[in-house]
Order: sequence, then structure tokens, then C-alpha cells
Amino acid sequence: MEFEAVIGLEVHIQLLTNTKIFCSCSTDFGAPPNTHICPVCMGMPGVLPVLNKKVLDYAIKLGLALNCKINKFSRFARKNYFYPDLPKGYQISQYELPILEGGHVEIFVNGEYKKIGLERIHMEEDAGKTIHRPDGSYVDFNRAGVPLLEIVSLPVMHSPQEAGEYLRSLRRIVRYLGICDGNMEEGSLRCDANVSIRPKGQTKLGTKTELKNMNSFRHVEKALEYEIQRQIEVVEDGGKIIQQTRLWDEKTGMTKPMRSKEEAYEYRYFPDPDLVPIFIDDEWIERIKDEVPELPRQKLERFVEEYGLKEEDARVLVEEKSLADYFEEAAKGYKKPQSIANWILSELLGYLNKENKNIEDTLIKPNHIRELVELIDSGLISGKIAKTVFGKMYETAKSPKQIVEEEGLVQITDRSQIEGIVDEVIKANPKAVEQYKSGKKNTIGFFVGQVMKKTKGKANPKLVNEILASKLEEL
Ligand SMILES: Nc1ncnc2c1ncn2[C@@H]1O[C@H](COP(=O)(O)OP(=O)(O)OP(=O)(O)O)[C@@H](O)[C@H]1O
Ligand SMILES: [Mg+2]
Ligand SMILES: [Mg+2]
Repeated sequence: MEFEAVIGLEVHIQLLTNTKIFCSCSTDFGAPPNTHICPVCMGMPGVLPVLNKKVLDYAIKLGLALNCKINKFSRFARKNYFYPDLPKGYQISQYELPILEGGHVEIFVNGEYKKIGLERIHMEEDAGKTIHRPDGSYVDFNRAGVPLLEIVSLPVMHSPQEAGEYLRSLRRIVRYLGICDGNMEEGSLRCDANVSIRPKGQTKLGTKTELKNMNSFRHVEKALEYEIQRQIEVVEDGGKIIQQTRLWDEKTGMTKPMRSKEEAYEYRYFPDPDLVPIFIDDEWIERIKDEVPELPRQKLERFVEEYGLKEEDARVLVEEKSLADYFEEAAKGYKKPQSIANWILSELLGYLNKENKNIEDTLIKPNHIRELVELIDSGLISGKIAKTVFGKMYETAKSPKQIVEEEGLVQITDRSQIEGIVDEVIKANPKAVEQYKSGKKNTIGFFVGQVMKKTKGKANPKLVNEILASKLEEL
């Protein structure tokens, strides 16, 4: 029997607010344990939470970017469960009235765009962090009360690859919006993956398992691949899938059961009496609308349209807003944006990737990329020399003009000078001349190489080829 996988993702993003969702404690990552806490986020009796408005701004912003329905009226609910990292014994979340419903995340797989529908997005507070050590277990409450948005997709993805693209696309968008840094290793973007299988053609959903503990997109994909295969084998062996939460084990590449439905939590949700309901008016939404920047998909289309870039190049450039901005700065007022893009994509990113660095780290100023391409265009330096110049630009932050001057790299375009060198090379290589005359026309490459060697790569390659061809033919 052929099976189809069905996947729905729950993504938690930590919002980039300065302070926590219901108190004024700092949200900075990496502080010594339990230094960013107060009676409110520690759940002391008698304290009252006060909502950080920035959290609402960010939720509305995401709702606008993902075309969600923004609920004018929503409220917080208590999700009750017991765990050492949850000081109050409940998490403040949203339940029957979330701030956002519907909408979609657009993904690009196998050359096509596809919209992945969303069920809802709600606001909630993060819990603390349990740290297990050989001498015991510890809790760090710095994270307790950090604002989160939980983005719940519909069960409409059908492959690990789609799930991976969904996460990448969502991450790109929240980073563009500036509401989350999307760092999965540090846990500021987390994903639980729900997955089931069903015979192909069946519309009814199968029993799902929920996968946790993946800290990179690649691991989400791997965990899903493993789990889909596992479920198929269980069913093919005549077994039944049990609804359970399973943990991904990076070392073994397997998922293993954590808890089953029987032990599943009954959260006893109810509206939080300590917090007033939330009303959002049109004015508020309009104000946030003005803050939504151009998003990756729109930027991609504009880059193709406005600069005439190849689509696959534009796709790489818009991956990070900072890279896209760098390109635009470099291409400013220049007539050949594709050449600029080529230098950024192959050379600059090549250098940066090798050192595991980002575009923010480069010493090269965007306008220096433009200057370099102009030097090539004007014939002052060859493309080959330009690569050497680029390496120096990368290391020293000097302008290409300065490097060319200092190192005497100006291209030789003087015809008679090149003719002289060509004559020398022909004279010094009688064997190669014989070969050429006997019909081996590609020996010309050897002669070009010799001329370039003699001129330290500075001879204009077009001229060298032209002069060599005519001289060799005359022989
Ligand atoms: N049969 C199924 N197969 C695959 N995915 C499913 C199936 N049924 C539901 N899902 C997905 O599971 C997810 C359920 O998330 P939701 O937050 O609503 O519930 P939950 O996991 O029970 O709650 P909690 O937030 O407490 O973990 C959704 O992304 C949904 O698309
Ligand atoms: Mg959930
Ligand atoms: Mg869940």
C-alpha cells in the first residue's frame, strides 16, 4: 500500500522585546542564571501581571505579514500543568480566543510556490529552563516570562522537505520583521513536529505523534523522515500508531517515546482573571501596517523586475535583509546590477562562508564592489586581476582603486607592448608553434598562458588572443 505523510508544525518564536511579557525584567540571553527575575515572573502570591504592549505590536505585525485574521477581541488563558520550570503552576497563554487566526506561510519547493495554511497564532509566556547535571537538576528562571508567539499550522504538509521549507520561510519573515532573531540553536525559534500517515487517497487523518527536541531545521527534516518510515513499518506489520510525544535523539538518529496519550496533560484552560481582555482598534492595525517592511517574496520580485537579476540569484540575495540591502547599496546608480550580484554571490559570499561569517562582518564597503566592476568595465584591470584585487579588498578594506595603484596592477592595453611580448613567446616556443601549424589550434591557450605569465596577468586578454591568433596564422 502507498502511504502519504501528513505534517503540522507548532513553532514557538521568542520575541525581541527588551523586557518580559508581564513584567519589566530583561529578556537578554546568556545572563547568569536567575538574575533576570522578579516576583511577577517567579509567580509570587499577590503580584499582578501587566501586558507589554510591544508584544501586541509584534503579534499584529506577524499577522499582517502572514495574512491572518486579526481578532479585535482576544484574551489570555491559564494553561495549568505542573513542572519545576513553571513557578506559578500555570502558563499564561491564549486558548479559545487567540489574537490571530488563519493566514498562511508561502513556501517554494521543487520550483513552485505553495501556501501552507495556518490554524492560529497566539501569545504566551515562556517557561524557565531546566538544566540537568551529574550532581542534580537546576532551574534557570531567566527565560520565564519571555514573550512567545506560537504559530500553529494546519496539517497540510506532506514531506519533510516541505516542513523544512516552511520553517526557513517563516524564519526569514520573522527576521525581516525584526520580531525574532530566529536562532534555533539558542532556542529563540523552536519547533514541535506533528506527523501521521494515511493510505494515499484517504482524506481522514491518521493518528499523529508529536516530535520534540530538534534544534536545527535539518534535524526537523531528519526526525520527520525517520518517524514517517517508522510509522509505515508499524502499520505494514499490522500494528497501530499510538498517539504520543516522541523525542528526537540526534546521536542515534531515531525518535523515542516520551509520553503517551494516557498520560497526556489535561490543561484545565480558563480565562486568566488577572488580565483584562485585549481590544485592538483599526487605528492600531493601521499604525503597525506602516511598520511592515517589504517582505522576502516581494523583494525577490522587485530585484528581478528592477535590476533584471536572474531569479535564482535574487533568491539568494533576499535570504537575509542585510544582504539584500548590501546589494542595493552596491548597485546604486550602476548600469549592470547583475555583475555586482555576481561578485557578491560568488566572491564575497565565498570568502565569508569559508570563515563562517555574515555580510555584517565584511570590511568591504558596498560602493567598493561597484568601483571594482567599473574598473573592469573601463578596461583598467582584467577580470583575473580583479580577483586578486578583491582578495586584498577583503583583507584590508582599501578601495580597489587604491590597491590597483599601489600594486601597479593596471592592465596593459598598449598594442605594441603586447605584440612585443607575443613575439618573444612565439620565438621561445618553436615546438608549440609546430603543433599549432600542424592543426592543433588549441595550443593557442598555451601561448595565452605564457603571455599572461610574463605580464603577471596584466595583459588585456582580448588583445592577447587577437594578436596571438593573427601572428600564429601569419607564420
Ligand atoms: N492527524 C494529524 N497528523 C498530523 N498533524 C496533525 C494531525 N492532527 C493535528 N495535527 C497538527 O498538530 C498540531 C497541533 O497543535 P496544537 O497546538 O493545536 O495542539 P497540541 O499540540 O495538542 O497543544 P500544545 O500546544 O499544548 O502542544 C497542529 O499543527 C496540527 O496541524
Ligand atoms: Mg501547541
Ligand atoms: Mg503540541
